[in-house]
Amino acid sequence: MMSYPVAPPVLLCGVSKTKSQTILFNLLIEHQPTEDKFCFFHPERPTMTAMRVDAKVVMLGKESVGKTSLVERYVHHRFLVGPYQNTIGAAFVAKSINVGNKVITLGIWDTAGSERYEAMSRIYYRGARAAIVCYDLTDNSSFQRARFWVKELQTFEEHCKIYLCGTKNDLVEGDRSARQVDYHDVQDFVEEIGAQHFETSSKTGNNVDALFLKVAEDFSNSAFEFLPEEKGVNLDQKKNSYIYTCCHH
Ligand SMILES: Nc1nc2c(ncn2[C@@H]2O[C@H](COP(=O)(O)OP(=O)(O)OP(=O)(O)O)[C@@H](O)[C@H]2O)c(=O)[nH]1
Repeated sequence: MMSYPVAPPVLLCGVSKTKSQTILFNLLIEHQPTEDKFCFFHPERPTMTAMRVDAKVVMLGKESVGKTSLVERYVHHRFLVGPYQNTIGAAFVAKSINVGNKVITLGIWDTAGSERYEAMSRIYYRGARAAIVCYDLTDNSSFQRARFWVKELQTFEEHCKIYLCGTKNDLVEGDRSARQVDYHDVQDFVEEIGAQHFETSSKTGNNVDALFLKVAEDFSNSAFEFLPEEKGVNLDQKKNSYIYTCCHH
């Protein structure tokens, strides 16, 4: 007998702002956001492929801090210019990464930062092994929002490892007065919550690979705490269920 902790099976479709890449996606709420071993379309393979995700990673942070740009830089090695388009709902992409002699596949959920989608973002961090909580180095209010997400995770997802990421590093490198979030305040916060801290630029690529590599390494080194079995969801009857995303090139 299946039981559903948040909602009965619902098929959602969303079009991300990076729709030219991966991300007209379909998802079954009763399965996908909580389960890290499912099958999906792999963006680096030419055809629909079933693969296993090793670690679910969720991107959180205020709107416009640069979450999608970070994923875009990491996965597709590029920085999209043009008018800003907010993410609607969430987008999923997978990326395999070599860690020593292992291959780790990260399943990355890029959530919408707008507060209007806050309830939905909560669905996406459920069962995540890692959360990359982003703030914009040039926007102090985004750091306050990052604190909000950290508190959420600490309260509701205690096994999720937190990586705090200060974005748009290129904007403060040439102009120190542009920095609105004090580095030392962040360090104090990071120590307090026991998180990792990175400053990145999706524009230049600075530190982006290092951030995701650290996530994969920590997972590979079993730095993540043992996750108890999901409560309330019996997926046994769904062993052969596939979740696909669709690619639009
Ligand atoms: N200079 C600079 N601009 C950036 C960087 N990252 C993102 N941006 C810009 O910031 C704006 C917002 O970036 P997004 O990646 O769409 O932000 P987001 O957090 O995904 O936004 P939501 O989907 O609303 O949650 C865009 O205009 C980007 O071009 C960066 O590293 N450097």
